[in-house]
Amino acid sequence: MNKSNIIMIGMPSSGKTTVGSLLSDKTGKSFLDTDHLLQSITGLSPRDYVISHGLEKFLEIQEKVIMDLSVENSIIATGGGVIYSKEAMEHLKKNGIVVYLKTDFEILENRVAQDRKLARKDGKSFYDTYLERIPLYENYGDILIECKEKPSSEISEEILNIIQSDNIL
Ligand SMILES: Nc1ncnc2c1ncn2[C@@H]1O[C@H](COP(=O)(O)OP(=O)(O)OP(=O)(O)O)[C@@H](O)[C@H]1O
Ligand SMILES: O=C(O)C1=C[C@@H](O)[C@@H](O)[C@H](O)C1
Ligand SMILES: [Mg+2]
Repeated sequence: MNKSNIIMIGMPSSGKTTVGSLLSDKTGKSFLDTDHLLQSITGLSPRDYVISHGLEKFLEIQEKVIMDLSVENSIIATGGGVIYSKEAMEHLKKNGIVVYLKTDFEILENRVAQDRKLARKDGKSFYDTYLERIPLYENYGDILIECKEKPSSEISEEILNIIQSDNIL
């Protein structure tokens, strides 16, 4: 891989897949989603993988899927828990610009399904998970987008403007 990729990180339901796919349309770069990749490799959705094999194994296989990635000129939407792997994040950062979609908790809470299986330990609330992850997303993101209530098309334009005006890619 070289640094021609754009990588989307953020909380579940922050819009990584939606905005990433719009960015792919606008830039002509290919789109891939590590959740979809994991599903095509294991035959299980992330949710079903966590149910069948547990959280630890899910994080392990997710890390492997990312470490095996070797693409160029792509928009990569990641699974929300990718920030728990330092190795995977370092691999992604070496090969692209990492965009953190920062979304307010209240908005996420309204979007995310109540029965979601997140990469979180049993007993941890969605809010605990949010608080735990914010510093990790902020640390790994090269660009932070304040999503607020903006429509996904506006968010993708904002990312494009930053990347073009800063000559990042
Ligand atoms: N900016 C936005 N405004 C309104 N709704 C949005 C926005 N971005 C995403 N959504 C909606 O939120 C839901 C989750 O979006 P999406 O699947 O893109 O999130 P994600 O970050 O990829 O989540 P996951 O970590 O589960 O893969 C979808 O129904 C999508 O249409
Ligand atoms: O943020 C999370 O913990 C997750 C997000 C999804 O993208 C999936 O990777 C899975 O549902 C776990
Ligand atoms: Mg997604």
